[in-house]
Parts: sequence; C-alpha cells; structure tokens
Amino acid sequence: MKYSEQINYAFEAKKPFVAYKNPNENKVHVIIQKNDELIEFDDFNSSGYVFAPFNSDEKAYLIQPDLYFTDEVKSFEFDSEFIENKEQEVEKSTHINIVKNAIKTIQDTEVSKIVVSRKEEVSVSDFNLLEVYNKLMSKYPNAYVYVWYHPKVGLWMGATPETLLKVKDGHFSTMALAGTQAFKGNLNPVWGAKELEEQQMVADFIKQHLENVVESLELSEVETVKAGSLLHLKTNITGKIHQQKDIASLVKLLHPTPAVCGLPKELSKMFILENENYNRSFYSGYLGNINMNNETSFFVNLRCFQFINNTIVLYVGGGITAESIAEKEWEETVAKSQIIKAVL
Ligand SMILES: C=C(O[C@H]1C=CC=C(C(=O)O)[C@@H]1O)C(=O)O
Repeated sequence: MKYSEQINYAFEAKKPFVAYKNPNENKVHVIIQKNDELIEFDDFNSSGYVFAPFNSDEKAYLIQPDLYFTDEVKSFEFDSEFIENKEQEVEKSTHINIVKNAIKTIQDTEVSKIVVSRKEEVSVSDFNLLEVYNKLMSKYPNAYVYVWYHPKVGLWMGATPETLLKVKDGHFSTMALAGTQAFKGNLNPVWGAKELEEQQMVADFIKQHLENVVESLELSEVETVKAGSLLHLKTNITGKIHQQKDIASLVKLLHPTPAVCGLPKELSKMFILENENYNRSFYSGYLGNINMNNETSFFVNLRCFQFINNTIVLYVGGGITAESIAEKEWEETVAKSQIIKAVL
C-alpha cells in the first residue's frame, strides 16, 4: 500500500490516522482507525498509537491500529523556501519578560531550570499535507517525523530529535537531550558552560529517577548531535527493566523531562502553567506506539506544529538556567522556529 494515497484518503475521509518515520529509517509506518471515535488513553496495557499532552491533567488519546502497514520512502528533492522572520517586537518582549522572570525565580528559589516556550502563527494559503510531510522527512532524516490527525482534535506534524522511552524485550533506552547551538559546519564544536550544565542536569535527573526502579542502567559519554540546522548535547541511557508493566511508571517518572519542563519537575511545571500565557497542548507531550509488535517507543513532541484554519501554529522553547541571557534565549527560539518554517 502507498502511504501517500492512504494518508490523503484518511484525511479526506476524516479518519483518525498517524504516519511516522523512525530516525534514519527509509520507511513510513501508517496506522489508520476505522471509525472516528475519540479514544482516551489511560491504560499502558493497550495497543496502538498514543498522543499525549504536556500537562498530564489534560487528555491523552489513542489511535487504534485497525490498519497498519509500512511503505518505502522515496528520496525527494525540494527547493527550500526561506520564510523571512517578520519583526515580532510584541512576541519578543513578552518572551524576554517571561525568560527574565524565570531567571529571577531560579536565582531566588530552589528551582534550577525552567523551559520557557512560546507559540508562533504563520498564515499559509495553500497547505498541502503530503508535500509538507515529505519535505519534513527529506530535510530531517535523523529525526522522528510524524503527521497525526484526528477529526475531533486536529492535525499535528513534527520532526523531533528526542526519544522519551523505548522498550523492547525487557531492554529500555532513553536520552538526556539539551543545550543548543547553530550548526556551522563543525560537528564537534566547543560548548559553553551554560549548555553543558543544562544538559548535565537532564542526565542527572534521569539517572537519579530511574536507577531505583530499573534492573540496570548505563549512561553513554555526552555527544553532539545534529537536528536540522541546530546542534544539541546528548547522553544515551540504556538498561534493563524488571517487568513490562514498569513502562507506565517509567513514563510517569520521565514525562515531562527537564529538557521540556525543568527542575524540580513540579515547581518548574507550576511556573510554566502560571507564566507562559498560552496552553502548550500537545507540544512537549509525547507520542508513539505502545505494545505494537512487542515494542513501545515514545518520542517527545518537539519541533512541531498544528494546522488550524489556514494557519500554522508552531511551538518552540528553550531551557533557562541561572546563566541564561534573555536575548540569546529569544534567538534560540527563532532558530528553532526556522526548522519548521523551512518546510512550509
Ligand atoms: C524545548 C525544546 O528543545 C529542548 C530540546 C533540546 C534542546 C533544548 C534547549 O537547548 O533548550 C530544549 O531543552 C524545543 O525545541 O522546543
């Protein structure tokens, strides 16, 4: 079956579906649900495709795999149109104020990191779902690239560099991803103290929280990874779990990770909910298949956007620590927004 035809068919017929491509894989996986029932996800023993929001108090959904197939991805050539960043003085000063507020909170309280994010709207006159999805796949081959649709929720797309949790045959893997700088041709650049510390906090958090609940755990050396035009720092964390049913507790421990929320988790989450001035919805939530082919693989919903009424709403954020400079944090979100705008 051809993924392009099936995606177009499901979208036009208003059937819930998801298509995704794993990092560095040359095939698209497609899951289509027969009816348009909106199924809430709250049982980690279920099987299908999970789409969960940042705030676990809001609803997560499951797409049932009534039809599941994979299809080869062809290679595509696209001209990259560059969408100019228009002046965003109001958005910029709002974001900078929230970042300054986060820095002050970090200086004055026990909070050590807060991820501050924002959304940005871009009007698109002729949005072609398949064309944009193909562009995302061809431009970001080492990302997890998905398009998710439910007629009662909406359309989301993204190309994320971050794994939340993978579990297969009693083995798990996750990652501590944080720190950002522009890629300028060098895959081994020098990293600043702020970025190294920010990433170390994420790795420490994951290690501390998982080591008491898993059978074994190993951390790799920190490495630099490329995500589109950006570089991040990453530690791979792998090991064994005691039992398959541990997946629920691992996800609850990890989500939202300090790469998208902060430290400590509850206080930084409270800051975000009180200060960001918008609802993150599914941005910085997680998504992926659960218990399909004996495998669960969840990714963090980053570098993503929603399509509503001829408008793209894209979501970007960055980790704030005591060392942050507000202006630079704004620029980091502008660079992250370009990853999406490059395919529109
Ligand atoms: C929160 C985002 O990125 C996270 C992942 C990698 C690097 C990040 C950073 O450098 O701040 C963020 O923690 C986002 O892209 O919206």
